[in-house]
Amino acid sequence: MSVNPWWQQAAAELNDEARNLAWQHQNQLTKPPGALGRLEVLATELAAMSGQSRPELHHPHCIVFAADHGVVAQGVSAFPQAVTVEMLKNFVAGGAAISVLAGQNDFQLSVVNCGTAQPCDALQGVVHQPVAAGTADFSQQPAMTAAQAQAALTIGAGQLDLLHQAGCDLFMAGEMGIGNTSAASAMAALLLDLDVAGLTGPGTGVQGEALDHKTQVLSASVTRAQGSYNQPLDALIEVGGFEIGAIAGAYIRAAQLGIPVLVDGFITTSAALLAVHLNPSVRDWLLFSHGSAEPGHLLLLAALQAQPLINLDMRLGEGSGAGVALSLIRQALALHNNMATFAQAGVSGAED
Ligand SMILES: O=C(O)c1ccc[n+]([C@@H]2O[C@H](COP(=O)([O-])O)[C@@H](O)[C@H]2O)c1
Ligand SMILES: Cc1cc2nc[nH]c2cc1C
Repeated sequence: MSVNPWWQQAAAELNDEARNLAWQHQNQLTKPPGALGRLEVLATELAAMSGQSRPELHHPHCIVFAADHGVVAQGVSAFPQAVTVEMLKNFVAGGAAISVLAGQNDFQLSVVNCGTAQPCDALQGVVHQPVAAGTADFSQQPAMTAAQAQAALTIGAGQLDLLHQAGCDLFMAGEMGIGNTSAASAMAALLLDLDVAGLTGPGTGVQGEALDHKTQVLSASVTRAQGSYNQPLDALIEVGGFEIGAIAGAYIRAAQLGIPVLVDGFITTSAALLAVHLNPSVRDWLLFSHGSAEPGHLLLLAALQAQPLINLDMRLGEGSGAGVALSLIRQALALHNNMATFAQAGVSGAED
């Protein structure tokens, strides 16, 4: 008898009774029903996830997963690989966008190194769980072995087990990895059986001939990988990244533990796509924060039937779009929990 791997075990069930009670409550609040639009939907979705008709948010947490990518040897990024580790220092020093947002929007931030080319084990404040010193150049060979792919998924799941023990009630993943838009585009092309050209964009700022070159490298890489593609995990093995695998594992375990997930931008959505292809029940637990300026994001969101909360033309990563959108979730819950009902305020309801 074959036992399913942990990542295929079902996600927690949503609570329909809490969702129904939340809708009933919304319809008693002093506004025409539906007038708060998607803020109402958000509050009721969080009711279904938390099992509370009046959901509250106390411990949101963002983990930035970082790793390096061998495919940068092909000249597919506008920035040098050294930036990955340099930004790890910036995250813990407080100077990165996500560090500022964590302070401003009141969420916990931690940083996990899943494998960089330059060792940085001495860097305080970073959790070091390297799978290897970056992936192999996937234009030439698989990015990682099957064992490395499973290790990456397990790193993310292990982090979510820790967050669960600490009482986390909303999980956001961020990522940092020079070259990771290439991995995200190629993975999505394999998972969705789409032409990678339509999923390829500037990333950190690749333009003109350099963007044509990036597209050619990715087209050849996807063609190489298609020969070995049999199941979703092969997308991670063939053209993925360690941080992307860790994020997919984190999303899966969050769903299994019943922790709502707020997905960030292009790369994290490619991890969400992998997670949902590995385990479709994960989809129930995913909320989508923003539409990235990376053009392929639209296709990924469409494949996941996802409508992001905001569109600010951001394309930073790090979890920054989720960190900004978190304030909308807080406002949706504040309205849901604190508005007066028609009866309380003595306001007349709709005419029959
Ligand atoms: O999240 C996004 O939507 C996003 C879009 C474009 C770029 N990024 C960030 O930029 C880096 C990858 O870009 P690149 O050009 O090196 O592949 C990586 O560190 C990501 O966090 C992130
Ligand atoms: C400076 C810099 C910061 C980033 N944060 C996420 N990806 C990034 C890429 C660069 C280049």
